[in-house]
Amino acid sequence: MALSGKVALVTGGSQGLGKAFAEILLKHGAKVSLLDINVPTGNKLKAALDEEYGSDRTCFISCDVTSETQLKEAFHKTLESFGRLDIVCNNAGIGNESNWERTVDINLNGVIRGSYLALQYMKKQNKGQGGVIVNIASMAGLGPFLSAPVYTATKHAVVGFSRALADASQVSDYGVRINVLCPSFAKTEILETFNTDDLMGQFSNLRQTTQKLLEHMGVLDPSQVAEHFLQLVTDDSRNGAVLRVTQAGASYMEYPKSVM
Ligand SMILES: NC(=O)C1=CN([C@@H]2O[C@H](COP(=O)(O)OP(=O)(O)OC[C@H]3O[C@@H](n4cnc5c(N)ncnc54)[C@H](O)[C@@H]3O)[C@@H](O)[C@H]2O)C=CC1
Ligand SMILES: CCCCCC(=O)/C=C/C=C\C/C=C\C/C=C\CCCC(=O)O
Repeated sequence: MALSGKVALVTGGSQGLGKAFAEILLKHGAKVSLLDINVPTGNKLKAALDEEYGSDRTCFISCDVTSETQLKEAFHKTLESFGRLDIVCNNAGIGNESNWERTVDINLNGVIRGSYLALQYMKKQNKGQGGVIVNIASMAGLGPFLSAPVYTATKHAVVGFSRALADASQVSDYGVRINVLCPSFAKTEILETFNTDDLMGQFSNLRQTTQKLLEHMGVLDPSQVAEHFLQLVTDDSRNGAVLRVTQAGASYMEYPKSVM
């Protein structure tokens, strides 16, 4: 998929990986709708991006992915502002093992809400032009992250949900590809989770172990992660792909062939 003239929507787009995804899409000619609950940071980012790319290339929409109403409205506004929708990145996520119900509602339910709305707007059967969904999981979607069991569960679920949806989309001929990105640690605010007892909940005793894991695996720059995100967006041959990104490089996960 060539990105010039295409329109993307990124949840959790105010900062961190969402910001890096928006920037790489803009660099390649797309327009981007940024959705986030962090309004001051989102507005600041929009102002900075206006300087660099012009004010018609982005919009910022205050939106909580736990609200079906707000998310629907944000998709509607994106269509209204830019006239089309081609790329949806369900990226908003948190690490909170104390309020684990909220973690499930954002990391998993938010991805499901965003993916279903994306299909509704992009699938050919609804007069959409087709497109691509990239759901952001984590390496914790591929194996157990011991200090964050609920976070691990949500990210495994994002991988399973996205792979099943990709098969469903292909068999139903929606014209929409669905892929998953599984990064290792990246330098963003979510890493503060490990310094916050309230968020670690009953696993704050595992801080040292987590710190060792982090030192062992290293910390990626968001721009490195964004390069691999771009691959999932642009490579039309990829549907149901799960891309693992570490300091050592990126590799596609291999699974047994789907039984369908
Ligand atoms: N940074 C890392 O080490 C890794 C992060 N990830 C995933 O990447 C995604 C992005 O996280 P980061 O950029 O790292 O963290 P971050 O904390 O910098 O960014 C997360 C963004 O999501 C927004 N957000 C949180 N709850 C929201 C809600 N209910 N509705 C809308 N927006 C909401 C936040 O305001 C923030 O702007 C998450 O899904 C995270 O699980 C995956 C692997 C590694
Ligand atoms: C709770 C805050 C989350 C921090 C951001 C994040 O998702 C970071 C994840 C980094 C690594 C996950 C750690 C362990 C996963 C365990 C094994 C994966 C092995 C799978 C593989 O293919 O190697």
